[in-house]
Amino acid sequence: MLRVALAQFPQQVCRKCVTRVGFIKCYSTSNSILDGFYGTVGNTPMIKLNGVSKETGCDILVKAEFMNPGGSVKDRAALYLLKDAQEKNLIKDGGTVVEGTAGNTGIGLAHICNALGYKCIIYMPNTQSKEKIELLSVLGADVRPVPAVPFDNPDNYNHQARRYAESLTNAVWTNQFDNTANRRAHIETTGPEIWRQTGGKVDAVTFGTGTGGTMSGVATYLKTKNQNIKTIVADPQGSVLYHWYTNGRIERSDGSSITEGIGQGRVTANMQGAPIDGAICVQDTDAVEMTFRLLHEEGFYLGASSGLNVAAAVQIARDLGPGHTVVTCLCDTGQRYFTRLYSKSWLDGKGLLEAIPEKYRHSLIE
Ligand SMILES: Cc1ncc(COP(=O)(O)O)c(C=O)c1O
Ligand SMILES: N[C@@H](COC(=O)CCC(=O)O)C(=O)O
Repeated sequence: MLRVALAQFPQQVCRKCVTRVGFIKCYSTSNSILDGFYGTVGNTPMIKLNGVSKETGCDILVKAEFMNPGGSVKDRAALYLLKDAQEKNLIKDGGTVVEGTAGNTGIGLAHICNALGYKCIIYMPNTQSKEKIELLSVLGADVRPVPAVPFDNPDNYNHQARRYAESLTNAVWTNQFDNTANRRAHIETTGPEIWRQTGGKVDAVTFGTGTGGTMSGVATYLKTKNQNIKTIVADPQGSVLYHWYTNGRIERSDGSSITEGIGQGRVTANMQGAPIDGAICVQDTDAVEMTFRLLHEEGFYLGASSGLNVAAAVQIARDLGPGHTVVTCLCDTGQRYFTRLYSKSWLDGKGLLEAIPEKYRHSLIE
C-alpha cells in the first residue's frame, strides 16, 4: 500500500518550468496538498544572503536544505536510496533498512522508514554529535555508535552496516556512499531546482562533500544546461578531495576538521566521473566564523558545513568578481551540534573560540 504510494512519483515534467522533477514533485504543478513525508522532501527555498552578497558585489544564493522535513539535505538521498531498494526488489513490506552514516542520512532514512513501515538500523562513528545520536533513537532507529576507524579497516561503520544487513533476511544496506541513486536525487531534483529558481543565471556552485551526492548530482545536471557553470568542491581540512581535484593526488590536506557529515578519504562512486572544475580547502576557522556570521548577521542557525559552504561561495565570488551568482546550500541546523558548536568550552578545546568575532561570543553556552 505504502509502496504503491511512493511508486506514484514517476518521472514527471513540470508544465511551468519544463524540468524533469523525478520522484519529488515540483511545487509549481502540485496543489497545496503533498503526499506524506516523502511528498515534502525537496523544493526548498532559494535565499539571497544579503550581507555577503553586498560585500562581494555578487549574488550569494543558498538552498535552504535544513527546511527538508527531516531537517537536512540528506532527506533527498534517503528518499532515492529507499526508492531504489524498492525498485530493485531488495526489500519487502516490513523489512529492515541498514545504513552507515554520520547521522543526517540516517535521520532522513529513519523518518521515511517510519512512513513506509520499515525498521531502521544505523551504524555511525561515535565521534558524531550526541544530538544526532539521540535524535535517531527518538525517531525509533536502532542506533549503533561504533569506534571511528578508516574505511580500509573492516570495522569501519560502513562495513559493519553492510555485514549486519547481509546477516538479516528482508534487509537492505542502502550504501549511500557508492549507490548512485544518491547522486540521482540531486540530478533529478536539486540541480533542476537551482536552474529554475535562478532562471538559469548561475555562474558557480560549491558544496562540501561527504558522499558527494549533492556536489556531483548538481554539477552533472547544471553542466547539461550550461558547460560554463563552474563546479567547485568545498573541502574541509583533512579531506582528500582538495588535492584530488587540484593536482590529481589522493592526499589528505593538512589538519582535521570539526565539521560533521563532510570530508572524505576516497573518491566515492557518487563522485566518480563528476564534472568538477576545481576545489577549495576551507579552514575550520573560516567555516566557524561564517557559521556565526550567518546566525548573527543573516538570522540562520546552522551547522558548520553550512558555514563552510558559504565561506567557499564567498571565496569563489571574490575570485569571479562583482556581478556573478554563486549558489550553495545550508545543510542542516545548529540544533544538531548545540552542545559542541555553540559551547564556549568545546570551541576553546578545539582552538576555535578566537575564530568567532568577539561581539558574537556572548551568546555561547558554557
Ligand atoms: C551536515 C552535512 N552537510 C553536508 C553533507 C554532504 O552531503 P553529501 O553526502 O551529498 O556530500 C552532509 C551529508 O549528510 C551533512 O550531514
Ligand atoms: N553526510 C553523510 C555522509 O557523511 C560523511 O560522508 C562523513 C564522512 C565519512 O563518513 O567519510 C551522512 O550524514 O551520513
